[in-house]
Amino acid sequence: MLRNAQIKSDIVAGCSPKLIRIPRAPRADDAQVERDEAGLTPRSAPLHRGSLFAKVSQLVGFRVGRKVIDILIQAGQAKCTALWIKLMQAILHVPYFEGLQSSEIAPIVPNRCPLGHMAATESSFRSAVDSVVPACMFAPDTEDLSGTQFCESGDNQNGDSEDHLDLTSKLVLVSPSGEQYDRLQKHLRERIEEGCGETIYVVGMGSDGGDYGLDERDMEASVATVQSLCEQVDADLILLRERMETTGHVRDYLIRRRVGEADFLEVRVAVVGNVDAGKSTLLGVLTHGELDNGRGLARQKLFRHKHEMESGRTSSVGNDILGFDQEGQVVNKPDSHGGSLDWTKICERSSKVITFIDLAGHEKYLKTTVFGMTGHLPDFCMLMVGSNAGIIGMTKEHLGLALALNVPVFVVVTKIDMCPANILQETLKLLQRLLKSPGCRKIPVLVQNKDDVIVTASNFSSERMCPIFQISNVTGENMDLLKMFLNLLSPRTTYKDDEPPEYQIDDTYSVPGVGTVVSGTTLRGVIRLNDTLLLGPDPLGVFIPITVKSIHRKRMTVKEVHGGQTASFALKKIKRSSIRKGMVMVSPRLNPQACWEFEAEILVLHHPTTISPRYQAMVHCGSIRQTATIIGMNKECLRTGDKATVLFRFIKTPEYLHSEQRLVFREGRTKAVGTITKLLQTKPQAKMQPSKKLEASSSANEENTHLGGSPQTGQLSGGSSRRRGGHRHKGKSPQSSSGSTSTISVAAAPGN
Ligand SMILES: Nc1nc2c(ncn2[C@@H]2O[C@H](COP(=O)(O)OP(=O)(O)OP(=O)(O)O)[C@@H](O)[C@H]2O)c(=O)[nH]1
Repeated sequence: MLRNAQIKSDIVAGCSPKLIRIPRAPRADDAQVERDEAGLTPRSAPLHRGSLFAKVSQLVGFRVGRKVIDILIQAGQAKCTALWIKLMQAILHVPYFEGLQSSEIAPIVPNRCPLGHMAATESSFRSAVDSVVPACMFAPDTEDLSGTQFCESGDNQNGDSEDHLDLTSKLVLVSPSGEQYDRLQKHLRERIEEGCGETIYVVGMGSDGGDYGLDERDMEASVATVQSLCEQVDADLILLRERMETTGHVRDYLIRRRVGEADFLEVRVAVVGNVDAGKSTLLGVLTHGELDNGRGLARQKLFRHKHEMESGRTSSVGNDILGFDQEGQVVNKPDSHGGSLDWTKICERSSKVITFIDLAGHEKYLKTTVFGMTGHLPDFCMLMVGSNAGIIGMTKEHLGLALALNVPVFVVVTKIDMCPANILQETLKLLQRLLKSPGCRKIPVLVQNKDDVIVTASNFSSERMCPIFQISNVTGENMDLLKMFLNLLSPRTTYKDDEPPEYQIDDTYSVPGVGTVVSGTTLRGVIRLNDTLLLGPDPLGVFIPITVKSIHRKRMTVKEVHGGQTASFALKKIKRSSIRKGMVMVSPRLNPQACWEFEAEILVLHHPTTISPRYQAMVHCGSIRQTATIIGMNKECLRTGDKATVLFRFIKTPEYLHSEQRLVFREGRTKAVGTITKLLQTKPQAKMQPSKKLEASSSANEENTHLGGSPQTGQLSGGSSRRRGGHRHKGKSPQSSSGSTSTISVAAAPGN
């Protein structure tokens, strides 16, 4: 029982399948299972459901449900590999199966059985293609989830000692032995750790698909055991749902670690979507607890600028918070007079706080929206679509951005109160098509009830699944499902406190009576009051020591902040004008270096013509937002869809970067995404000959024989020219005035 509970917990915690630790020894009746389903005696080594489940889940990257396995077995029984592949593509939308050889697929396709199943398979196939995949397809409820393929090798070494402790029975929680109890406690602690403070636990289910359901007495006893385990690990037990199966009760519990009054779990959700999709309205409704009137009432409380009030358009990056208490109830209670929220009170009462990063929908604010997505490090992205307007304007652009940054997306379709049923269906159909398209490779799942919420929240961090909610901000329809889903979201990253601290700045303020204040996100480590960190880099690449005078977390005074948490610091003896967004504050132990040039692997998502060396565009990387020039690449030129290794150089100031950081490179409709692979130059170069640059660039990448620009043009770097769609415009080089890289503009001259 623990095993299944644990596997479910894994799903919720967003653990990869290989993290599942308890191997189940193959049982004698495994072959029987296969024989029963097929109606035939297996000739070769049988492939049982658990094994198929394991292999399919491993291939698609998340845990599939019983119904998927049933359909696949039927297809396999029909000896039809082609159909089986089609099913994988249609139901699970796994385009990369196209690239697999049948020999690679063969081992996971059951290889025998009656053709009589074909009809059922085809009908299942057709229905799966035609509709949005229902959430129950992914419910691994009564499936035998055991698959030794998922076990880490290290854990197998411990397997022997654990094997004699049978934790797989649904009855293990009824009256565990002392040793079993200790092991259960250890596993629970691990699950909570992996889930960043919470996990979902299923009571009444063993690891065997047929072994589930408890009578009332056993359920009571099991819950008492879980309750006592929770006390040991200082966590609360919250009932999510109870199912009455023919064999008895099964319950899903949320186990959430208790936090101190000044502490809470923080999850950041970026809110994107086309203008008028209802983003600000939904946030107003969620955070202020009052429904909208359809004419912009709810959003009024969120606007930050006068022009936003007047135009009804969000233009800046806004932060709104929604607090959940230990039981999952919303704690936001707006002030009855001004309607404003007291963030300190919300945080004090909350065990989880969702920070919404409200982004602008209008195209003219796209730069700010991209900055919000990269600089505010969202855990998840909420894509809003107006049901009546459908997928228009910036919807695809925003979805593409989330995909490029690997942020899991869920969709909220709004305005269902005013949308005719046929238009709503049309919007859902198009949405489904978009999400399943090869560019997205998502699995759209309609969320219609609480069971769907639990299933989708449990599988959400796999990044493949995309839950779709349909709500009304005016009638409040389905708002409870969305709130429940938000309450079940856990941060995607775990942080270690013993790392040297790093903090990235995304905004600066001058507060009367306090002085200079910076806001941003702690990337790792712990930052404490009065700590001295290095702030930089300045335009010369220098970092200066700075002391943290006070710390605010969600407007609440705190003594320290940890990795993954956003915070504001008041800084001593520094002017606001000498700090810019994109700077960092890091531990002196890191000996930080500023970087002018870096190499990245990029993919061009869109460009109207060709990109060649000396092309300039805005690089977004974390909270860095600066124009960079392409000074070399391993191809002559780049077109839409091309991948390349590209050498970039910032045009204004050096930045603090890391290898493996994701970046977005864009200008107008041109868009490229990529990952930094190498930091090349830590100091500005005084004088640099073009030939030397070529050498430096070439040596930076062994595979890259052509880095540094095309020989025909002789262009090695460019600071003064700008190419848009193949046209070059002359402009003033910021570097030529600084003098530090004056040769760059000289180097560009031969091409003109
Ligand atoms: N009937 C109805 N109207 C809604 C609903 N949600 C939003 N609206 C209305 O739609 C209009 C636009 O909503 P906003 O919240 O400003 O849209 P937005 O996506 O934030 O727009 P930008 O901030 O410009 O990106 C407002 O007049 C809202 O009252 C809904 O569910 N039903």
